[in-house]
Amino acid sequence: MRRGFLQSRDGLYSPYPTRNKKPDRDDRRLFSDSNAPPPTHAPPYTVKELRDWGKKNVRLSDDPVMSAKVNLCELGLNQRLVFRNIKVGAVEVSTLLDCAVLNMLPTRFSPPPTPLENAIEFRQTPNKGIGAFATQDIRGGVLLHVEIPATVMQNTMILDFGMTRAEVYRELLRRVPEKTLHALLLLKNSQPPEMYELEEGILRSNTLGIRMPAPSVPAPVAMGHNALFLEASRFNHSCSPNVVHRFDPQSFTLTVHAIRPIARGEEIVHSYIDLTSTVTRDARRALLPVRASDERRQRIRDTKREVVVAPLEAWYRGNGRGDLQKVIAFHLAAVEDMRIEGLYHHPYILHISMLALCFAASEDIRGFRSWMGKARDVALSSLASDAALDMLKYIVYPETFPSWGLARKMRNRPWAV
Ligand SMILES: C[S@@+](CC[C@H](N)C(=O)[O-])C[C@H]1O[C@@H](n2cnc3c(N)ncnc32)[C@H](O)[C@@H]1O
Repeated sequence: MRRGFLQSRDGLYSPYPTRNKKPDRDDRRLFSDSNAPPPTHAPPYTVKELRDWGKKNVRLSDDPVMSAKVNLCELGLNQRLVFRNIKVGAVEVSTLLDCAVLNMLPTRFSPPPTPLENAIEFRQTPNKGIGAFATQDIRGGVLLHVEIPATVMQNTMILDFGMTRAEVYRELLRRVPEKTLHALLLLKNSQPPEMYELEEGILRSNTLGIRMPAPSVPAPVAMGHNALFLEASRFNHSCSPNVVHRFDPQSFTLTVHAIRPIARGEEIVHSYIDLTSTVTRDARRALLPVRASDERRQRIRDTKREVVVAPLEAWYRGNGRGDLQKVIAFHLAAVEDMRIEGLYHHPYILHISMLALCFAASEDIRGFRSWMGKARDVALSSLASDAALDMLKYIVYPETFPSWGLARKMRNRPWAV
């Protein structure tokens, strides 16, 4: 006889062994261990076997390499998914999570951080549907959006517990509070209606991958999670994003930080893929003119400190006889590469410091203030507050900057030709 959800051989079975969390009365459990056909032989499975089995039972990544790594015995067959509404402050979040994951969530969520007030607005874009836009100039590093998800679900599930995938999605959304649900159903559905029902279409088009605490499994992708948001799901994608999002399980909120200064009116765009790990051509093929992008990235990768400082050093060694405009053009081109690719790591600050130096040397107040301002934004976002204070002093009193007027001074040296 098949055992019920809450019964084990020795009596009551609790899916919450480590804490005394009792399941809510309206929890619905999708335990797959009691009725899933066990694989006939031990893993590793061949890709084909996995695919065939997966077509019927599992929603795995379509990537065969990823799928091949999944050990279904450890993962899928022990899966204990529970529909459960979690209260985060006054907000109710509809979730479909594994019991083990539920156990790892804090019993009390910490208060979320406070974002910059009224930093973004949503409006129609010419070609991407609705998008988010900055309503004011935003400094790099600023927290501009905080949001509790409407739903969270594990993104791999075994579907042999008597519900179809469409029914699982429908159930997840049915559990969302009514007012939120109305708004969720207005989100963009980019999926072909003949393939997916509305709920699945909405979830597939709008969920963001988030990191939740999860037990270690052979293929972490199988313990990945997706979340649907009323607002953050309206952010459009760019491979050169100006914000990054991160999910904090302690407060159960998504936080969105600017990764560079954003001008008022600029669209807020994030990357649907993790650009730091997914820099392969394939991952970006559909999204960017790949060759130009590859070349830009190669140039950025090749940039060593010596390369960045070389043109200005050469100008200095040549007693200022070379063309400072060429040095400026070199740095502007590099900064433009980094802007397009959204890669603002180490050489970026070096380039903008060089630009500030060049403009100081040629006594160009506007250029100097603009680039010193950018350097200050970076210093502030990396909490280098002492450096930022000095920079502010130079922005206000440019002539106190050490290399101010260097070009003129070099020209006026008695040995200058
Ligand atoms: C998560 S939604 C983003 C919000 C959406 N624009 C809306 O109107 O609600 C994802 C959908 O937005 C559109 N989208 C997002 N980024 C895009 C981009 N860079 N270019 C074109 N369309 C984009 C696609 O239709 C995609 O399926």
